Amino acid sequence: MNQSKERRILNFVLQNAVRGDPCSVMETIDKYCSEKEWAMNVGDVKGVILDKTVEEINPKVALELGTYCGYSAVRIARLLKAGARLLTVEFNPEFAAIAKQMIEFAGVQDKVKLLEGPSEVIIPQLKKKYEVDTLDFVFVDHWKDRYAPDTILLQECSLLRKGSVLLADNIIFPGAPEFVKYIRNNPRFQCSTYLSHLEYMKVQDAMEKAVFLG
Ligand SMILES: O=C(NCCCCc1cc2cnccc2s1)c1cc(-c2ccc(F)cc2)cc(O)c1O
Ligand SMILES: [Mg+2]
Repeated sequence: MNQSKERRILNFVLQNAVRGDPCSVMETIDKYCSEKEWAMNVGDVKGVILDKTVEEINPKVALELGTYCGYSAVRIARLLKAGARLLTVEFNPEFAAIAKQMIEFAGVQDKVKLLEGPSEVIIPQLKKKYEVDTLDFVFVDHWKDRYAPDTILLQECSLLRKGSVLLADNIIFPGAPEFVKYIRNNPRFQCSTYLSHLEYMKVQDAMEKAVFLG
């Protein structure tokens, strides 16, 4: 059975990156995906926007929706202070298996908990099953038509507090029009848009930052 693209990306990291070095893992994935096979990692350009947002918030508890190969989980986890943790949710078991190995190779496994399943099932479990009180930061990067319903679900589950920050990928391409309409017209969120480029391409994309006002 021929290998998946995600397996090829992982193998390239295992053979070329430095074990225990998150930056080396990120650079190696970016090199592979810009030179050999495009893949839907947030990438090095939008990754700087993600870095700056995480550094500004310095979250104790962060959630990622959409793990994929673990690129942004490694990117976020490398910036987390001692005792801080990232919960990352992946729906596809193949991707979850790849991401688990990627996270371990990067050496950030102690800061990251990978949860497998659909967001609408996992989000309502975060308080009781995963001992979350509220979320300081949420990176939204899963199915684009789930961005709005899951933002509503996070509120319904009382997982956001005054000052919680959402950062959503792909606001322009592939686009998340329902989410943009919902969040920008919602008085409970203070929004800002960061224009950028689609990972590894010249195509325009953007990230939306939304601060929950409580
Ligand atoms: O679809 C994208 N990401 C979502 C896939 C994750 C599916 C999940 C659903 C789910 C449900 N519950 C829990 C966890 C999860 S994970 C995506 C796609 C592109 C893209 C694709 C084609 C193209 F030509 C140009 C850009 C670029 C991106 O940056 C993306 O993020
Ligand atoms: Mg994305």
